[in-house]
Formats: sequence, structure tokens, C-alpha cells
Amino acid sequence: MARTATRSPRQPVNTSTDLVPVGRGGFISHLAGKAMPYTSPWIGAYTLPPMAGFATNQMWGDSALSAGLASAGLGVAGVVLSAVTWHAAGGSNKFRRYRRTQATASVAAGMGWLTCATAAGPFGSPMIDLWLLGGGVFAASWNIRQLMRNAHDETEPVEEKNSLGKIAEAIGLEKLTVKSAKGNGKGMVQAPIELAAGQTMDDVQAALPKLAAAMQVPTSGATIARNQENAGRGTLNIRVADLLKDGVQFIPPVRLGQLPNEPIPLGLYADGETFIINPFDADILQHLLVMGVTGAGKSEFARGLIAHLATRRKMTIFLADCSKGRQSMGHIADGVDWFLTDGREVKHLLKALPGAIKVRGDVLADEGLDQWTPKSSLNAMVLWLEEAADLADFSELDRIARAARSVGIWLVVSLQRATWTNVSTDVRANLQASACFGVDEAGDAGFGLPDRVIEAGAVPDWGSDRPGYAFATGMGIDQSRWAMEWRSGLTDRAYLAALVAAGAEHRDPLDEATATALGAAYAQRAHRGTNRLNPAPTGQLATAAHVLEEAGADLTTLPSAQEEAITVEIEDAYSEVMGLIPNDPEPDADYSGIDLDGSLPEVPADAGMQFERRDRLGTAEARQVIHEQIDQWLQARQLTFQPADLGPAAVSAGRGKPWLQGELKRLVTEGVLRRDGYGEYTILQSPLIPA
Ligand SMILES: Nc1ncnc2c1ncn2[C@@H]1O[C@H](COP(=O)(O)OP(=O)(O)OP(=O)(O)O)[C@@H](O)[C@H]1O
Repeated sequence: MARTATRSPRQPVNTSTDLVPVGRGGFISHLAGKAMPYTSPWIGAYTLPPMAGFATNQMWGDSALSAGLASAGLGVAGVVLSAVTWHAAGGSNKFRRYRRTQATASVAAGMGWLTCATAAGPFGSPMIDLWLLGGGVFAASWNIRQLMRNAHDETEPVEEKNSLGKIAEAIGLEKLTVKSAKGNGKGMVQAPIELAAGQTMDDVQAALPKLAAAMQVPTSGATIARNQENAGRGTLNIRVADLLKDGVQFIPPVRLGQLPNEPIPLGLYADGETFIINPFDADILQHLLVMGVTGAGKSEFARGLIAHLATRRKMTIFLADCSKGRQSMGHIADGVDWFLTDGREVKHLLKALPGAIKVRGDVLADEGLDQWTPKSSLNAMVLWLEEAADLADFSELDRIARAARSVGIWLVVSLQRATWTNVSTDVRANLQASACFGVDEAGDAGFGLPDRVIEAGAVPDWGSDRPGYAFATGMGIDQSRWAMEWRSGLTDRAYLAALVAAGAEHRDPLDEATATALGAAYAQRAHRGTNRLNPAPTGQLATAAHVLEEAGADLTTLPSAQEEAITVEIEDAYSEVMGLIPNDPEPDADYSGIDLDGSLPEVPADAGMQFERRDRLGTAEARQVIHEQIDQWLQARQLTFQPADLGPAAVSAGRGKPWLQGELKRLVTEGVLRRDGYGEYTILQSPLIPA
């Protein structure tokens, strides 16, 4: 009996101990015990009012004046008590709101009855009828409350929680606040979360598998994005539908001839955003580890990425693949400057590489650069090693990985399983970026992805069941996207081959400094990719143009490319014109502050004006002036310039813009200059040296 009365409302009913006792006496006492807590409102309702009414009537009811005054006083007291009850019984949940109304109504009714009973007496009609009826209603209404309260804990705002909040509670995260979840219309639900005191994000992360199970999504479908500025907040990402399952189209470059440090779109994230990397634009160049079981989609990813890079200028690609070689990359081989499929050749490359790294370091130092940027005369480079563990020994790879980063050589190591047995810890530590495709066991993903990404729920343990799906970190990817799965674009052989062929005229050959430093191994390489000096046969280019046209990819007339080209042309023309106007020759002169609205200064009567006639130089001499200026820049290792920079030289030669433009064109044809996008020219050799 006592146990029943004292059990917390939140305690579940213990079916074994709360069974009804056998026997008549036991049954009656059991019933009495159950009913006891519900009797107090009845006892109160049928004893307190008549006693209070009798007392106040005896004290003040004998004269009309004292009864009237007492009634007025009790009336005021009733109003005050009701107000106090209303405020004291506050609460935000549904139960508390009902309780407040009920308590206030009970106090108001009781005090109203007492006010009347003081004058009229409690036992006359209609006071006695009101008491009997009202008392019953009052007691019954409180009994209903008691019953309801035993079913629900009033202290809990149960009904206030949204469904995600209820799930969080069900998996043991009772106090986690899950704000209203929003779907993005692309199969992704995101809900901001707030931790309670004593909770950490690790607690939430530990519960993610349970959450995924409760939501009936794959384990990797529930992830957390931590708020970098507030450890108590984050976002719960739940992928409720897989919109990538029908495949993702390969995203072609926005235009041909981009620089290495422009964004590379390679697929789509689960929330529909484009998956973009930009390794050469990140603060530091982070070498990449690509891992995944056979059939997980590593080669497809490689093909898409290499094809993009092969359409860029100032970019050189070396690819070593001794296991599958031409079978998997043959159609894009023209975009690869050095394609190594023979183990011995790879050894030669790896031997020559430290020397080339040293030379590149020296060149960058002379150019005043801490690390590679497009301003350098050197090309950016990618060294892609398929199944690297079979190609190189660890100490060699480690040395290369350490030194290559700052000289603009991006190392990409692709492996099926990057366990400690086939990649040394030193090499692994130097591969700071990762693209982890399906692995067989959750533990394997830990070798490829940072711990915090795994803990956030990013575990691609789907083997080869979901080819092309992966998680990626580093390479300029925003950290909030590291635990978001994405799928790479599916490529088409003919399309990629055409893209690479179309990119040839934009590809620069490897810079002289690196090529020389790589020595005979490079000079005698078995494979030579195409580039602007070593183009593909005309027939191949025509086929490529046809394939691209068929695929509807006119890379030169994409709206964004067009817009960009027009902007560049306008900027180009503007800077050329501005460059031809000499700087203000007399900044301190009387007339320097005059504008169109100002009045002209007085001119002294004796002031004369003399024009100095500038001689127009002959063509050979005018050219010499321009050539000397270009040579000066070359000697100072300033390898790029804009036409406007030649303005002063042209003016001093007595020549204008049309002549200068013709001259630049001639120098381009002679191979002295190269005209880049953005109206810039690169100096390829000194114009003073006869061709
Ligand atoms: N992004 C993708 N979308 C759809 N299907 C894909 C995608 N990537 C790969 N696949 C499919 O998976 C198959 C295997 O992919 P891929 O050859 O790239 O795997 P892999 O990881 O390189 O395997 P291995 O290590 O054996 O070379 C492909 O032939 C293709 O059918």
C-alpha cells in the first residue's frame, strides 16, 4: 500500500509487485489503499467550507452592517487570493497551464461561496445546495488531475519536444535540445543542437549509431557538424533519402586554360552542394591519400580529377600506375606529361625527384616566393602514385612528401587499404588530405580519415556496394563538409578523351628548370603527353571538338566563361589605355586642382608656351626600346607583364597603342612571348637574342 502511494510518477509499474492480492480482505484493503490518495479533495470539500462558513457567519452574520462589511472584505480577499494563485501556479507546459486555471477557479469559487455564506449562513438554501454541488465538482476535478498526473510527469515538457528531440531522448540524450529540424528538399534534414550542462559533443557522437538505427538510415547517414566557435552547439545532419543513388554527372571545367589554383568541381555532396577541391589554393599544399577497396571508385575519381587538371595551363601531371596502367587511364594519357607504367622507370623518377625539388626550391627563392604560386615561372605539378606501396620504399616517399609541398608538387597516393603495414607512419603523417571511398571495416576508415571525422559519424564502411561515394578532408574543403558524404561524377571515356585533347593547346610543357633537373630520366621518358608545343594531330582535335559538341559542352561559350572573357577584355582594354597615358607630369602645378566646374587661373601676359617635338623613332629603334624593356624584366625574373606596362616605353619611342599591339603580336608569333588569359603576357625568351 505504502509502496503504491509513494512511487514516483515516472517509475514504471512493477507488474510483479503490484499484482492484486488474493482473498476478500486483501482485495478490499488493496482497493482502499488505491483509493486513499483520492479522498483528500472530498474530505476537504465537505468539511472545510461549512466549518469556515459557520465560523464567519457566527462572528459577523448577526447584524446587517457587520455582515456587509465582512462580505466586502472577504470579496476583496477572494480576488487577491485568486490573483496570487494564478501567479503562483505558473508553468510552461500543458499540465501546468491546466493546473493554474483549475487552482484559480477553485479559490475564486470557494471564496465567493464563503462571502455569501458569511451573511446568509452556510446551511440555508441555496448555500447548502451550492456547497454540496460545488464541493463535489471541485473534489472530482482534482481527482482527475491526480489521475492524469500519475500518467505524466508534470515537470517534463514532453509535448514540447519535436520528433527528433523524442528520438534523441529515446537513445539516452534526454537533455539534448534539438531545435526545429529543416529539410533542404534534397534528402537532407538538418537540426541545430544545444548541449545541456555536463554533456559533451562526444556523448552525442557516441550515440549516433543508435540515432541512425532509430531513424532507419545507414550508419553514415547520421553525422554531426560541430560548431567551431561554440563547443556546446552543433548541427545534426540526417540523410533521409539518397539523391545520389542514380549517379552524378561529371562536371566539366567552366573553361579551358584555367590556372592550377582555381576550384575543381568533382561531384555532389549528399545535400546537393557541389563537391569542390582547390589544393593549390589552400594555405599549404596538402598531399592526398586516396583509399578504398577494389571497386570503390578510386580510378573513376582519379580520371575526373586528372582530366580537369589536364585542361589547365602552368600544370604538369606525372602518373605512375604499374598495376592497371593504360587499361584504366589510357584515354586521358595525352593529358599526362609523364605516364609511368614500368617499375624501373618509376625508380628513375623517384631518384631524380629530390634533385628537381631542390632546383625548384632555388628558383622559388630567387623569385621571392615561399611556396609555389601562379606568379612563379615554374609549373605546378601533380605526382600521382597508384598503389604507391608497390612503387617506392617508405624513406624515399617520406623524403619526397616532406620536401615536395612547398615547391608546388602535389603528391597523391592511392591505396586499397592504408594500414600501417603498407604505408609508414611518417608518410601517412605527410598525407594531410584524404578522399576515403568504401572500406570493408569501420576500423579501416580510421587510417584514411582524421579521428574527429570518424567520430562525427563519417564511416564509409560500405565496401564496394556504393561506388563513387566518399568522405574527403583538406585540399581547401571547408571543415563543416568533412563529415558530409559525396559522390564523384561518373565519367565517359570518349568525353574525357575529347576534353583532354581540347585542353592540349592550353597545357604548358614542363618548365625548363624542372625538366633539366630531372635529367635523362625525364628527357628519355617513354610517354610524352601533348601540350601547346606538342599538339595532338589535327584529326584528333576535330574528333574531340565533335564529341564535346555532341555532349552539349561548348566550353568556350558557357555563360560564365563568356561573361568572364568579356570582363577580362574590358579590363585589358582599360589598363592598356590607362597605361598609355603618362602619369600626371606636374602634380604640384597651379592647374593640378582644376576640374570642369572650377575657374581657370590667370595666365601671366608674358607666359609663353613651347612644344618640344618628340622624334618618332624608326621601326628598328622603336622595337629596340620595347625589346630592351622586356629583356630588363626577364633579367629581373619578372616573367609576366601587361601591355599597359609597356606604355611608357611606347610613348618614349613615339609610338601609339596600335603599333604596340602589332609588336606584341609579332613577338608572340616569334615565340618570345605567350599571351595568357586576363590580357597578360609571359616572357618565354629574351627578344634581344636573335631567333
Ligand atoms: N562516381 C561513380 N558513380 C557511379 N558508379 C561508379 C562511380 N565510380 C565508380 N563507379 C563504378 O564502380 C566501378 C569500379 O570503380 P573503379 O574502377 O573506379 O574502382 P577502384 O576503386 O578504382 O577499383 P580498383 O582498386 O580495383 O581499381 C566502375 O566501373 C563504375 O561502374
